[in-house]
Amino acid sequence: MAITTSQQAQAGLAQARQHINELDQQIAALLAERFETVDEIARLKKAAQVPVKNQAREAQVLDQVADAIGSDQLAPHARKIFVTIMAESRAYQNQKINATTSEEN
Ligand SMILES: C=C(O[C@@H]1C=C(C(=O)O)C=C[C@H]1O)C(=O)O
Repeated sequence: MAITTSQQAQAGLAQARQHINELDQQIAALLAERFETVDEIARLKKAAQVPVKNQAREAQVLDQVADAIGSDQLAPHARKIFVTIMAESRAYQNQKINATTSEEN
């Protein structure tokens, strides 16, 4: 195995962080798209008078994500991230629903 000098390690670190920056841009764009879709769901739930929280659906999302990550080691980390994403999704929906309700009154 080749020896990695401190200088090579520093260069590798900078390059890996650049890659992380690019991935974070993509993740942020996908999160924005997810929140846009959640906004539409909030509108439909309000019209259908359906509660924001759906435990069965959240369990399904977590199972799908754990499956999609394709690694038993990464699955629990992905699950935790999506627990937070869905908590924020509910907070966003409640904010939207309350805002539209107070606008109507
Ligand atoms: C978006 C929804 O509302 C809530 C948030 C979810 C999500 O962010 O994936 C899933 C279930 C609900 O608790 C939904 O019902 O689909």
